[in-house]
Amino acid sequence: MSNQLKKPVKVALVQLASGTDKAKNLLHTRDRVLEASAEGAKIIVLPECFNSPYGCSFFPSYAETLLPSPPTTEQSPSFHALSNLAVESKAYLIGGSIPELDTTTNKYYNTSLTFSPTGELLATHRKVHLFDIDIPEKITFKESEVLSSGNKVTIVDLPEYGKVAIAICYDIRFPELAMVAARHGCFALFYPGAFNTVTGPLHWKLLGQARAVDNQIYVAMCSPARDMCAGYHAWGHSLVVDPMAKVLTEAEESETIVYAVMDGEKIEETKKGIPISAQRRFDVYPDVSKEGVSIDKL
Ligand SMILES: NC(=O)CCC(=O)C(=O)O
Repeated sequence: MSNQLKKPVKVALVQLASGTDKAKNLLHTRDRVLEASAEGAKIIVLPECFNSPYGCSFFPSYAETLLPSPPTTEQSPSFHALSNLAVESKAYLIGGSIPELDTTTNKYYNTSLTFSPTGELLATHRKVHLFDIDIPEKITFKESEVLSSGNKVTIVDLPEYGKVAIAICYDIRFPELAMVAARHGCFALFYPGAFNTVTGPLHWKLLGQARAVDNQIYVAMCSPARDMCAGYHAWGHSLVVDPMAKVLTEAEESETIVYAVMDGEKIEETKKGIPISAQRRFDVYPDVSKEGVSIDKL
């Protein structure tokens, strides 16, 4: 299946600085998204936990209820803010993520919502791989103490451009998920994320380039800005990588917006020059995109 991008598209990654006041964060998000839209961005991306601090102790108190959809404004102010902002900005808005409480099961999720320029909800991705790591004396984090995991690969069709996949942060460490999305025709993988200052320097860019070179498509990773007063120090460095694994743009750690143009010709040129799609040996190893894959594809 081809990874078709129908026409070039300008993408903006909004590396937001958010605080503890959700209402304030939502207003600030609006300013920055409208700024990206004024610069001509047609796909705008926000970071993981874009309107709250990131941390297990914060998930329950910031959680919103998304089901049944659409939720009321009381159940999910972020849903409505993002939907309205997609309309105002006339762009596809990949709304980072928010903590979600599913009241039917009483389970919490780390959930990303994507809206069309008409404000329609196109996709919901619940983080599939929870961030549970323990590097002694450096960082211990256990999302699974509070959160439950999602159970599908999320592929969204953006009618003017083509298909993209949405996943969240730690999901990028799992090449299978990216491979499944790429083999279902996505031209880009979008990861709202919040790496940290221990793993970020070694792995953030490397993983972005790895997923791009594995799949010969674009990868975009959008982080919160670093806040040294917060309990969790995000790595920042939001970036876009092209299908040859070249970093097209990369932020530092403070609040900013970075832009890149994704172009279908670059995907085709890369695939033509290094034709790995036609050289795979499914007689030697299995095609992970074929069997028992759980996909949400609109
Ligand atoms: N929020 C996350 O999933 C963080 C992932 C991370 O930092 C990593 O090293 O992986």
